[in-house]
Amino acid sequence: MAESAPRRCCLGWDFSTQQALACIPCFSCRTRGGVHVHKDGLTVTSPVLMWVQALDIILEKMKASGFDFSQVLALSGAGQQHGSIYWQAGAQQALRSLSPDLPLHQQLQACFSISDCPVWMDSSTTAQCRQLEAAVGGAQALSCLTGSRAYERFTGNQIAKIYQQNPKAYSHTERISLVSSFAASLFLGSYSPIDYSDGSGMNLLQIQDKVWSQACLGSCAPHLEEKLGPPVPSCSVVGAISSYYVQRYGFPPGCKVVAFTGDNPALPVSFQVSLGTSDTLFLWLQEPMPTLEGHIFCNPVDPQHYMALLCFKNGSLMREKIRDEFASCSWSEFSKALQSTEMGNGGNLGFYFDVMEITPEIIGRHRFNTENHKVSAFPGDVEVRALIEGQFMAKRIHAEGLGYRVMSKTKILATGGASHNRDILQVLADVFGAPVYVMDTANSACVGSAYRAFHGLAGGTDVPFSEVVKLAPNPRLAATPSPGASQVYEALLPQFAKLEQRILSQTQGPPE
Ligand SMILES: O=C(CO)[C@@H](O)[C@H](O)CF
Repeated sequence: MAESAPRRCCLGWDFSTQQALACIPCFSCRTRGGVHVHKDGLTVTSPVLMWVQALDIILEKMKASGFDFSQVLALSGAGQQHGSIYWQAGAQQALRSLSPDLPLHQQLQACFSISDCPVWMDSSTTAQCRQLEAAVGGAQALSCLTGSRAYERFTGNQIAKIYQQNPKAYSHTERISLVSSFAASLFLGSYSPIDYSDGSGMNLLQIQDKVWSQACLGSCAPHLEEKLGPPVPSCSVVGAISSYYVQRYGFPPGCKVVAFTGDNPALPVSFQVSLGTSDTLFLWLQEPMPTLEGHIFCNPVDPQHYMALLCFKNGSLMREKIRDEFASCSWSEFSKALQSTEMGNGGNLGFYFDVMEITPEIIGRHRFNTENHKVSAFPGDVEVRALIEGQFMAKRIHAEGLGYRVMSKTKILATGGASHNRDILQVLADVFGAPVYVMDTANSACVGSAYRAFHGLAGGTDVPFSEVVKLAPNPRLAATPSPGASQVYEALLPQFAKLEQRILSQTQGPPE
């Protein structure tokens, strides 16, 4: 009988906050949700060795489970966007000479000039943002150049802060990686380049020409281009896996590493709502429309196209807080509250931002009754629905502000932890008036990265990504709009938008 052909596969990795914590609970006691929120309430960092140790643990668990690493043809991955890693002078030599007898974290401990690295939740670089915008001619000019106005979490501004406040560490840094290219470097055993798509989240890359902007680099820090290295297309094969993994785990020597990218671009579909620590809306665009809100990134699988992203910082952590305060710390009670309240919540609208929100820049909890009067509280079930309806109405209003329109063919792919909750997805379908699909894994960044590894292996830009994923399992329909939903929310959305503007004007002062 003919022997069956050996199984072959591609691996996808996700270096996000939540995933890393899942692997190394010991960091959950040393950090809060995988991050350190500093005393200023604005600076937020993560220990770089947390990610290194997480990789050690995952690989050891896979080895112990009997996973056959020899079947892996290629791998790629995703990292939380904007975070930055600072490799100490000489670190590349350590990467190139890893001993297969030891775990990574024991060999890389002295390789970082900054041990606690800035991550996407940081909002401490407002001064650096203003300096950068002034250097290139203003916020809109920066948005047209790099796809975004200056944002505190964007890497260029974080690098500028480190150069200004810790010049010694900056001068001892031979390479600066994003979380995505840092993760790829671990597999390569040398520095991996930054890809165009995740590089679009730095306020440093010209998204049309796909080269570093000299004006932006010069404004942030000296000798920055040599520390970043040249950016590459996101579907590039950046090299073969390091011999460390061949000898320690049995990966084949020819296993290819395809450039890692940001967690949001990792799964490039036409309309994705990621309900994670932060909530993000990710839209496929053929023409960039840089504005003062949201972000335009280079498309990770089609170099002619782009992706628009809206990030909402008060995501799952906010939902967990409301669950704890109004649903007895229970998701089933949370769901019952949604089931027991009507679409439109009787006209009660809420805005819930326990940390400074990105879209738009508001902080605090703001509630309004059906007469648009501020109230201090709602009944528990009404609070739950007000949170979820508010989060999704905000997403629709700001997506339409970027020019996106919900069409009859619109299909929403929901990913992230909260995509497991069917009642939350029902509200999403009702507010957008479109069907919501889910993938049978909440680890969409991993799945997307595995498909991107296939894409890179198959020839990258010469092969349409749609060709690579056409045999992929279709997402599963999870919710369709309730009868009458469009009438309810078409009436509520303008009111919600007006109230959001009212809060903004009260907190930011009247528009100039
Ligand atoms: O800041 C963000 C996008 O701009 C977040 O979605 C991070 O990528 C989450 F890790």
